[in-house]
Amino acid sequence: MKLSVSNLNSHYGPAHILFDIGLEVGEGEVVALLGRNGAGKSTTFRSIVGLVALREGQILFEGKDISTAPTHEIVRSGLGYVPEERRIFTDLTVEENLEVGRQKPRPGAPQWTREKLYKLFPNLGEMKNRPGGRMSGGEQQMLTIARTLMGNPSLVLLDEPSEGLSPKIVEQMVDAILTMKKEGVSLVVSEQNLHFAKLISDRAYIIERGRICFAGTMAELDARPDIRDAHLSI
Ligand SMILES: Nc1ncnc2c1ncn2[C@@H]1O[C@H](COP(=O)(O)OP(=O)(O)OP(=O)(O)O)[C@@H](O)[C@H]1O
Repeated sequence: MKLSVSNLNSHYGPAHILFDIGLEVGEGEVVALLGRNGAGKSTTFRSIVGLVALREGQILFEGKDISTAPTHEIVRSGLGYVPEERRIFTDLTVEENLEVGRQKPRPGAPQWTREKLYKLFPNLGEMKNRPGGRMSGGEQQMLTIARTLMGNPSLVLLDEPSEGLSPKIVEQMVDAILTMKKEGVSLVVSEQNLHFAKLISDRAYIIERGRICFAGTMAELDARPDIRDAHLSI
């Protein structure tokens, strides 16, 4: 198992947000974490990478217990995280933003170069010298993902990659995610957009009010419109 989360409970101050979350990601799998606004998707990701101070439970990454490890150590061990808000450096160019993300090649994980990333995101290749602040939201989203890949992660947590993107950019995002998978990156993708999730994922979990209420293949989810209607806004 690439990533295995069990009995994860997280709190923001006095507020109990996540309840006994369990999820697993196999080698090379793309898993969707579906749920409405405020269901707990971002908090799950933030907990996995150690950004929520009050968390309990077990998180194994490549068999290693990272439940209490600090964020920088988790990221350096090959677990990439792309937050929902695009944190690019607006004064730095595309190329410079990518360099910021560079880490050493990692045995067992695909290795990325700028050239390879420009193939993955052709838009970025066409604006190598453009400052990040002068890019569209979709382009910034791609740059954030590309910068994370410069760290040669073996697994990436992608928080709502399709949010706010035009249909054309969404198509490119689907292609990019499928290419990442083909290269051997495992992914957990949080989404509210079921259509997008179906195009990229092998399996899905649905989270509602901090609890996992469905786990299964995309085909199993397709066969349960009642679950879809109860827990997702489509
Ligand atoms: N820093 C915080 N302090 C207190 N409560 C928070 C904080 N961040 C999120 N929450 C609460 O935790 C719950 C889960 O939020 P979370 O952001 O994980 O949901 P989400 O599924 O990612 O939704 P979204 O798509 O809106 O990000 C919500 O009720 C939210 O109000």
